[in-house]
Amino acid sequence: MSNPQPAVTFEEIRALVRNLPGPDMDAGTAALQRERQLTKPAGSLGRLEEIAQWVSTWQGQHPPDVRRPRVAVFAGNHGIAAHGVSAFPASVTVQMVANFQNGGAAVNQLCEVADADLRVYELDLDNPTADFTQGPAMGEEECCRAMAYGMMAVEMGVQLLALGEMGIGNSTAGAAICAALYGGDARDWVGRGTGIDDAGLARKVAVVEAGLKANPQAKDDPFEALRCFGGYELAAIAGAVLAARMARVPVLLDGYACTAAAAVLHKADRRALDHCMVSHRSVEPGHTRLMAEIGKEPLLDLGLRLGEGSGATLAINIVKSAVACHAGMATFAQAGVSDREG
Ligand SMILES: Cc1cc2ncn([C@H]3O[C@H](COP(=O)(O)O)[C@@H](O)[C@H]3O)c2cc1C
Ligand SMILES: O=C(O)c1cccnc1
Repeated sequence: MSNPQPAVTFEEIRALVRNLPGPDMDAGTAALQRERQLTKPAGSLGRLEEIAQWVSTWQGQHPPDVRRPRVAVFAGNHGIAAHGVSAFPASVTVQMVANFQNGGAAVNQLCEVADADLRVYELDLDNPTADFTQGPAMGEEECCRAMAYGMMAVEMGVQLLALGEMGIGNSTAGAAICAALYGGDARDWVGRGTGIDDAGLARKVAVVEAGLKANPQAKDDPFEALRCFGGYELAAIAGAVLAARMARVPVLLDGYACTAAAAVLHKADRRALDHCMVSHRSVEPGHTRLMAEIGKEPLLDLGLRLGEGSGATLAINIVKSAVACHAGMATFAQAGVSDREG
């Protein structure tokens, strides 16, 4: 029997990336014009003003509306976890999924505060990706399927999407993706993740170096980097970011692993993450390096190094606050407040 064609191929994903919708400049301009009339000195709400315009531009509507935010956490297991690259065993991935379902994780509490709808997506947790020190973590079809599964998080009615991941070993996978996309030493991209000791850190560096050696094609093509090093959950995140763009849903990226997954799209097309903000600066040193590569400044810098969508969920409160000021404030004319010219 001949080899069947994959159901979805990288060529099809590339075509989506080539045809991404651009910004809605009319909606963005309407937001800018309103912002100028609100009862405050111009620019005094700082990045909140930028956020309100960004939401309008990428939702393609004015006024912006973020009453229905979704938090999507994707969970997957990594073959490289067997090398002892995490301070925790791989069994924690499925245990934490149960914890999310029972409301016991940090992200559950943060979703309550942000009034966000939390969905947890499991990606074949019983079957980890292949060990990338021996060859690609995934086949093209597996990678595309995981991306397609991630796209399903963008259901009708979702107005803002916050992304997160759960997968023991994925600070190593994220580092390998970054090293493939941007070069540099493995050491530049590897951090302590869940809190690994010095010997563990050296193992992480060695695993990333071995991965780069075993997968030379990963440097030539961003989707190959995702396929060779990504976990299923990282491929799903890349798919969700793409689907959100097509559905006009602005996106909040979480920490290092999540941003690394999204960076695959940025490497494919520099405009591909214009509808995304990085919610916070992770303690992982590679995250700051990565944000410089994709040209983004984080919204928050709280010393978080958790993943699971915690930083992205926190940032929902900032986006809601920006939109509330933008939509609810009186104009100078309405309030009878004198503007600059008196
Ligand atoms: C209890 C627990 C809860 C978590 N929630 C997110 N992560 C985070 O830690 C993992 C990445 O770190 P590393 O690469 O060192 O394994 C990911 O699952 C990430 O989301 C957690 C990790 C643990 C242990
Ligand atoms: O920034 C992250 O994504 C991160 C950091 C530590 C552990 N897990 C995830």
